[in-house]
Amino acid sequence: MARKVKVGIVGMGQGGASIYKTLRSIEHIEITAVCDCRENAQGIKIAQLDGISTCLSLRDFLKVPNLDVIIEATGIEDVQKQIERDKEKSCAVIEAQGANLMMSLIEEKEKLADIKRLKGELDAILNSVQEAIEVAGIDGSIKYVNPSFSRVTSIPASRRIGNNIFEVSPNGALARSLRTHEAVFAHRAVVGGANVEVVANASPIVVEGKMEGAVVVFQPLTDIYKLMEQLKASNRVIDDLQTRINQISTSSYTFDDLIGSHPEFESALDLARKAAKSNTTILITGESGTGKELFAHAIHGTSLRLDKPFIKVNCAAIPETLLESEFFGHEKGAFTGALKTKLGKMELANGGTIFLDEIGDMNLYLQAKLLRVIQEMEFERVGGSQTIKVDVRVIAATNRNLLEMVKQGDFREDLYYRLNVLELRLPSLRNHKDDIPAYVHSLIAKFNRKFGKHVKGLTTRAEEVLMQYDWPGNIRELQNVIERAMVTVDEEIITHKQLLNLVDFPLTSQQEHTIEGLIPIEEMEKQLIRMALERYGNSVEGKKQAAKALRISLATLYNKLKMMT
Ligand SMILES: Nc1ncnc2c1ncn2[C@@H]1O[C@H](COP(=O)(O)OP(=O)(O)OP(=O)(O)O)[C@@H](O)[C@H]1O
Repeated sequence: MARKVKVGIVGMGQGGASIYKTLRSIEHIEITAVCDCRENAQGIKIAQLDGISTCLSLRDFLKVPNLDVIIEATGIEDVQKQIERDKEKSCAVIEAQGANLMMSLIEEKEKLADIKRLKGELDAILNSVQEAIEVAGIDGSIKYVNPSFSRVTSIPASRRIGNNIFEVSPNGALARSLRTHEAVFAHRAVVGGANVEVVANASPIVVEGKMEGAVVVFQPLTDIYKLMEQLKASNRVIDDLQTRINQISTSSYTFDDLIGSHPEFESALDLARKAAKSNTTILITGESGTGKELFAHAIHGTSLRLDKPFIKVNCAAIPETLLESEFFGHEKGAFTGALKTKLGKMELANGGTIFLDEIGDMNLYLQAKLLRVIQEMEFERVGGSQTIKVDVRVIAATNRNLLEMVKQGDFREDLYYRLNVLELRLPSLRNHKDDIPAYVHSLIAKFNRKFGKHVKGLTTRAEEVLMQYDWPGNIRELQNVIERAMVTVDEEIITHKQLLNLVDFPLTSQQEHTIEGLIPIEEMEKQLIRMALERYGNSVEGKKQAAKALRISLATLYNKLKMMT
């Protein structure tokens, strides 16, 4: 590294201070010492803050060894003389005027360095942008084109720069901007030897309020079209994926979620477990609410298709006119309202399982189509001609008697046998009431979590009530009753009274007992009390009337009611 030039300054008033500030930032200059007889001179303070040695007497200053240059900024003749007399021989003296000239030269040099830096940055930007750029002076002389200009127009920079824009492109955006002194937007033109169609924007270049020239930026329309096409294609893919995501659900149930120990239930469970790993088509039958859908989920969730879609189609819920398109999808424009191509459930289920709920409600036309899909695993979208191949496992469910429907001609026999490769018959809850306590236990745990409650169980009487009921809505109905009881319960135990408010239990149990012909007297008494309260109401007045009708005192009625809870 070159040796630094050691400089000292005498006179640290305004002039000396400004020289000091300029010199201290120059790399190869070292300010060794400064001098002023006034301690509070502006420059002395600054130098002190910078840690530079400061002298209050000229004599001390002139003792500082090895100074290369002394800048004399006092302008006082005596001072100049003393410096000349006592300085080291090798040390040069520059007077304030000379120093100021030097300062302005240094400042200009720095500005030049800044401009060079800026130009370097600008060049890097202009060279890397994809858009073509051309600059012309106010007289039209072309001063600059970037590399993209030559790429787009096939005109090399050397053949363009120096020409006049008013001659080579008199009607272009750049010439127009120069003529009008205004910006030009979205100007379409054909440029260069390549005859490329471009879209251009041009603006005046204004320096300190004066127009010096103009710049045009353009890019080929093909690039824009290409980008638009790519955007459209990407949007189509996104739409398609969105539709799939909206329609696909995977299954997270397994057989562990199924409760029940009745032999009929267990044999259905056993069969389902065995069938899960194969691809066999399964027909699940049973009354509404017996768990057909839960079984289908568990079969899928235990099968090798576990990670693939589980698609449910409720054949009873879709209008007949839409069933075909729901199943097989449709091409854009296949019918009025078919604005986009839509994938059908069969295609969405590809690789996974389709669960055809309420299959007994499918019309005969669609039954024929479904048969073909199950047999050949291929179909066409509505309005389409391309054959689509899929690999889908079919699980169907119904609460109707399909065999009876076959006899009546309402269900295709061939489809029935095709679906009924394996039948899982789910028992009605009234036929496996022994499982009720287990269901209730699991439901209470589930709803405790859901409602943040701490219910521990049911009274024996409440459990009896549940066991006596017929459960036409099966497990779903039981679930609803327990949920509603849990919403209203304040205690830790659900009482039979709460349940009686939710379902018409007494009447049902009464019917059951009447059919059997026997009923304990105690039970009969309770039922009579309930009937009386139902008729007259639970208020004090109602109880008075009930007691009167039952020919017992109000106190006896209260006693009996206490025993009943
Ligand atoms: N074995 C079971 N163990 C635990 N919960 C069950 C069981 N079976 C059914 N459920 C619950 O009962 C409710 C009804 O079940 P699901 O919807 O599967 O019945 P479904 O037979 O398909 O009814 P539908 O014929 O009306 O469609 C569900 O909330 C389900 O979780």
